[in-house]
Amino acid sequence: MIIDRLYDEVEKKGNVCVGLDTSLDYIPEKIKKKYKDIDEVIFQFNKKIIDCTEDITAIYKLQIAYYEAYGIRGLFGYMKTLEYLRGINALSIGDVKRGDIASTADMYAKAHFEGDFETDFITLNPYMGFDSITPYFKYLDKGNKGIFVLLRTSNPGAKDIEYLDVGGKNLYYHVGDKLEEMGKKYIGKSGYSLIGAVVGGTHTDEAIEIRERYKDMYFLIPGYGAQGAGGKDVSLYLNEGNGGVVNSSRGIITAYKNYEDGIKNFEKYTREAVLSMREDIGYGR
Ligand SMILES: O=C(O)c1cc(=O)[nH]c(=O)n1[C@@H]1O[C@H](COP(=O)(O)O)[C@@H](O)[C@H]1O
Repeated sequence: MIIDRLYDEVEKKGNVCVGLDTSLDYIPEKIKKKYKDIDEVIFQFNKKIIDCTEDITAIYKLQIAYYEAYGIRGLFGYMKTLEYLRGINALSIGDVKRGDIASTADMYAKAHFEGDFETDFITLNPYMGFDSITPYFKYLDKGNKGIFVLLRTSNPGAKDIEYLDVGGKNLYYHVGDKLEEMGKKYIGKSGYSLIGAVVGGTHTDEAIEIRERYKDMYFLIPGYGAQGAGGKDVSLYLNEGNGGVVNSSRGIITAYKNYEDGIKNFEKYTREAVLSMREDIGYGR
């Protein structure tokens, strides 16, 4: 099962999920001048990051908005990056955060689990109801695709709705309890389910309870670095060093900008950002 592959990647390489949130503003002029089309500019930048981090990165996450923002060419860049990751046998998350009525969800599932935008995992938004999630299950049945469903997000606005007290428990617990129950059908040899959850590393209240309550769920943990979460915060959501991947996007792909010789030594500084994050989370301790 794909979740077991992710589990093994984390054992071998650590918990870092590199976020390829590739804004053109992050790309050195040199690359922009060298390639004529935007898709190639985006792809070549991503390829540079992937090539210098692949042996220390568990999985790559592409936030699709950064590609959609550049229209068709941007989406070609998205497609090429996913193709490249597949070609080197690296895992990917399409961060698409979909949520819609079942018939539309069927088409979203086809769009992101097959064809040009095929990826190993996608992110979903469950707050429209569980009939917006179940249409993806026919892909989970085959074992080679997985989902990360928003549970308690990293943004300050998580408190507006997700934390609401509903019948004596926070809304996100209602979501999590149902996901854990639905996920029982999809548990791999690692002990984790193909139905995982997104938990923001920026909120640490009840992190230990969330980790203990959802034993089967693998976590995608964003919020590290640019949003303020540190290694100690995010590791509360891990289970003996596994059970979750921690995403950092800006913190890694713009790391080179912090140095005067950053463009010249792009690979070195990008790699260092992943290595220091991995250590901060506790890998190897
Ligand atoms: O689903 C996500 O990945 C996600 C959920 C969440 O609660 N918070 C969150 O920041 N994300 C994504 O994680 C990434 C965070 O980017 P950085 O703040 O630059 O590391 C972005 O792609 C966000 O869209």
